[in-house]
Amino acid sequence: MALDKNTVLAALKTVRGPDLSGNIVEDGLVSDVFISDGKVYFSLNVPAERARELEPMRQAAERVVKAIPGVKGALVSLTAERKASPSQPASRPQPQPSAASRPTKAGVPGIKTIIAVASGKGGVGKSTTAVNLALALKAIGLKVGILDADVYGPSMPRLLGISGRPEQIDGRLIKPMEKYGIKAMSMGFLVDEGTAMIWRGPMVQSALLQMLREVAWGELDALVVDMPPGTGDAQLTMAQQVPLTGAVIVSTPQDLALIDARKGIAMFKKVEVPVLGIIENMSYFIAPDTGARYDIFGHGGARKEAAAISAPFLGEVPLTMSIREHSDAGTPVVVAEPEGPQAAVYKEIATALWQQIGTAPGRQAPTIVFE
Ligand SMILES: Nc1ncnc2c1ncn2[C@@H]1O[C@H](COP(=O)(O)OP(=O)(O)OP(=O)(O)O)[C@@H](O)[C@H]1O
Repeated sequence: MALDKNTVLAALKTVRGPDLSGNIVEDGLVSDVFISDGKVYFSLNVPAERARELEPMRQAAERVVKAIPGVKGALVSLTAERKASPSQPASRPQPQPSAASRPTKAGVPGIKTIIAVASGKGGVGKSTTAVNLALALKAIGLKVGILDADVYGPSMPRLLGISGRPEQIDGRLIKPMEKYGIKAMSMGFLVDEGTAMIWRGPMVQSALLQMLREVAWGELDALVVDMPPGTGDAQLTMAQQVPLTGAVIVSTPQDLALIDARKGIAMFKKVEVPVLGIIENMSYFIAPDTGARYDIFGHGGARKEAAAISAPFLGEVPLTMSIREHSDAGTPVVVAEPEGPQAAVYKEIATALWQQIGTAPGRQAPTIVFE
């Protein structure tokens, strides 16, 4: 039987709706279904406030589709209903603090700039963006490190395909791991995957500061910090105690993610960390066989949001199977397909970001060397 939309919808009818009554097709949650080269793409439209709780439903939908004979892969994303939310007014643009008004924080010797990559909510592709951005900064000629500050759910070992433990040098400093020409440090290198870690605020703070200051990073032009999602202890520690050059906010185009992104931006502004820009991830969809572009996920929301809050817009990353598959395999797309269109997108974003850092108040323009 040929794989078509009806086959997919029939399989999806076996997935219960959010309140365990009916099914996701009849409840009207399933977007247009797109099939290309045996791979199936669609989104499930859910109320913004229930997105986190409905992640298992998304997984169930992905599972049943993957089980259909002939399906080579499935990419299912949750999208939030686009409705005006009067209870969540847009935050007012605030003036960027000047370098002079920022409190001085002890720098890290050898590290020229520290860039936090953050998102207001989980699952928007922050870690994927952080790792590809770090590799793209390397590709434009910079010395780069990446610090995985997500002590609750470290993802750098998987994303960079690194196993093993870092060595200690001089009995005090830890030597960072190295892969694809960038240095990397993550709590995931120090504890076994799956080890339950219960972190309280002060522990998070000291773990992060150790990973920053007690690691032999050497000379770096940029240290990219993959922040945990949200606006909790880790963000505050980083933002308050670490001399961040600035923050990059990753968001998907949907309202829900944008509302959360706004909270993240507000937090950085409150602690006087400049927002270097916004990246829209999963912005549009590229059909793998024809290369045609589809705006099925509400493309453009982050660009509008950036304009509304006077933050620079750094670029749009498409939703593609190759980004996900390479991430899962530990070979991020920027190194797996360095001449491909996705690597080009990340390199453009890296260049825009580096220019942005150069023009941030009180900073000297760094030079970019193209290899
Ligand atoms: N542009 C993209 N195209 C396709 N898949 C993507 C893209 N960006 C991220 N993904 C996939 O989406 C999933 C979530 O990405 P990722 O782990 O980077 O998100 P996150 O925001 O860091 O999540 P968490 O909150 O769990 O740390 C992963 O399976 C990843 O491979």
